[in-house]
Amino acid sequence: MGKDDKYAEELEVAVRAVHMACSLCQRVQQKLVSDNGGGGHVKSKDDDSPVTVADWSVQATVSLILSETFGSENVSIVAEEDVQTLSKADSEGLLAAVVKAVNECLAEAPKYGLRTPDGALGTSQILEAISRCNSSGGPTGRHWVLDPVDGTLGFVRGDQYAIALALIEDGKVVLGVLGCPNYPLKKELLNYHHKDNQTISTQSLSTSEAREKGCVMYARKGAGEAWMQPLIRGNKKLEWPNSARQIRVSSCVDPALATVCEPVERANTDQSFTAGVAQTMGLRTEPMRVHSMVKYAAIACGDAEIFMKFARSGYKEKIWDHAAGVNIIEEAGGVVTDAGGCSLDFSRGLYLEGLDRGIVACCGARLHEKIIGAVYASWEASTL
Ligand SMILES: Nc1ncnc2c1ncn2[C@@H]1O[C@H](COP(=O)(O)OS(=O)(=O)O)[C@@H](OP(=O)(O)O)[C@H]1O
Ligand SMILES: [Mg+2]
Ligand SMILES: [Mg+2]
Ligand SMILES: [Mg+2]
Repeated sequence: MGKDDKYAEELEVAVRAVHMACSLCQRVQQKLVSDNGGGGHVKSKDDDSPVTVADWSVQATVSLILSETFGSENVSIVAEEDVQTLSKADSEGLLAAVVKAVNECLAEAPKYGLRTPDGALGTSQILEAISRCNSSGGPTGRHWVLDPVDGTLGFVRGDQYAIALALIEDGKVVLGVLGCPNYPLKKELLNYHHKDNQTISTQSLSTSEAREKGCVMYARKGAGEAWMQPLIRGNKKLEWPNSARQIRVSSCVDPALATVCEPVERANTDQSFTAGVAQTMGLRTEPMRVHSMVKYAAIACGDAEIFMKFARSGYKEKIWDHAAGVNIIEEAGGVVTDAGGCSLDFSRGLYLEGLDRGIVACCGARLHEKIIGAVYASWEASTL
C-alpha cells in the first residue's frame, strides 16, 4: 500500500460500521418516538443523562465489526458505555432488546459489504463486546474512539444525534467518521427551537425532505478533503466511494453573516457567555441550538460557521464527544481550538486534559482569530 492508502482499510470499515449503526438507530428512534417513551427502555445514568437500547447496541455492533475485521487482540476501543446498568437484575427486558437490535443490525451486514456472523449472537457475547470497549486511550498506539449515540437527549426527543467513530494513533486523530441520521436537507431544520416554535414535525415535511435526510461524513488526517455519503435506503447496497460528495466549510469571513451553533441544554454550555461573545463580534443571526456532534457536521459542510461550547468549570470534556468532529472540520478546511487558541489534545486518556475554558470551532482562520479575540474580551469583562 502506498502512503496515500494509509488507513484506507480502517476508514472503509469504519464508514460501513457507522452506516449500519445509523440504520440501527433509526429503527430504535422510530420505536421510541412512536411508543412515547419506549416502554421504559430509556434509563438514567448516575449523572442523570439518558442512555438507551441504541447506545449499547451501537457500541456492541461497532465493537464486533472492528474485532471481526482486525482481530480483537489488535483492537483497542475507548467508548462511552459500560454494562453496569444492563447487567442489573431488573434489566432483563432491556438486555433482550439490545441483543435483538444487535442481531437485526448484523444480519444486514452484507448490504454494507461486511460479513454477517455465523448464527445469532448470544447475550454473553454481546455483553462482552460492549465491555471490551474499556480502553483509556493515551499517547501511544492505535485507539478507536466511539460515542455510540452522541446527543442521546436529542435522540430520545426524536431530534438530532450522531454516531461518532474516530481512530487515534500516537495521540493524534487520524480518521473521523460521523453518522448523522437526521441531518436535514435544509439547514434551517437543524435548529431545535425552530422545530419547537414553528412545529415542523416529521409529518409536516415534504416527502423528499423526510426521505433525503441523514448522512455519514468522514475524513482522513492530512488528506485535506472531507466527504459526505447519503444514507442507504431499502435494499440498495452501499456504493463505495462513488456515492460520496466532497464537503467544504463556508467561506464566510464576515461575523455579521455568520451562524453560530451551540448545545441545546443550558447545563452543557454557558449560553449567556457565548451570547456576549457573539455580540462583541457583531454577529447578527440567532444562535442555532443543535444536539450532538451534528454541530461539527454543520460547520464541516458549510451549513454554519461557528461552534462554541463553554461547559461549567470543573466539567472535563471527553475525547469521544469531539475526536471525529474535529478531524472532519479540519480536513474540510476549518479550525478547532480551545479558548486560548491551542489545538485539542487527544493524547491524554479519556479527557481533553488541559483544555483552556471551552471549544471554538470555525470555518476559517480569519474568523476564528476574531472569535478568540472576542472570547478574550468577554472573559475579561465577565471576570472583572
Ligand atoms: N454537564 C455537562 N456539561 C457539558 N457537557 C456535558 C455535560 N453533561 C454531558 N455532557 C456531554 O454533552 C454531550 C452532548 O452535547 P451536546 O452539545 O449535544 O449538548 S446538548 O444536548 O445539545 O445540550 C453528551 O454526550 P452524550 O452523552 O453522548 O449524549 C455529554 O457527553
Ligand atoms: Mg457524547
Ligand atoms: Mg453518547
Ligand atoms: Mg451519554
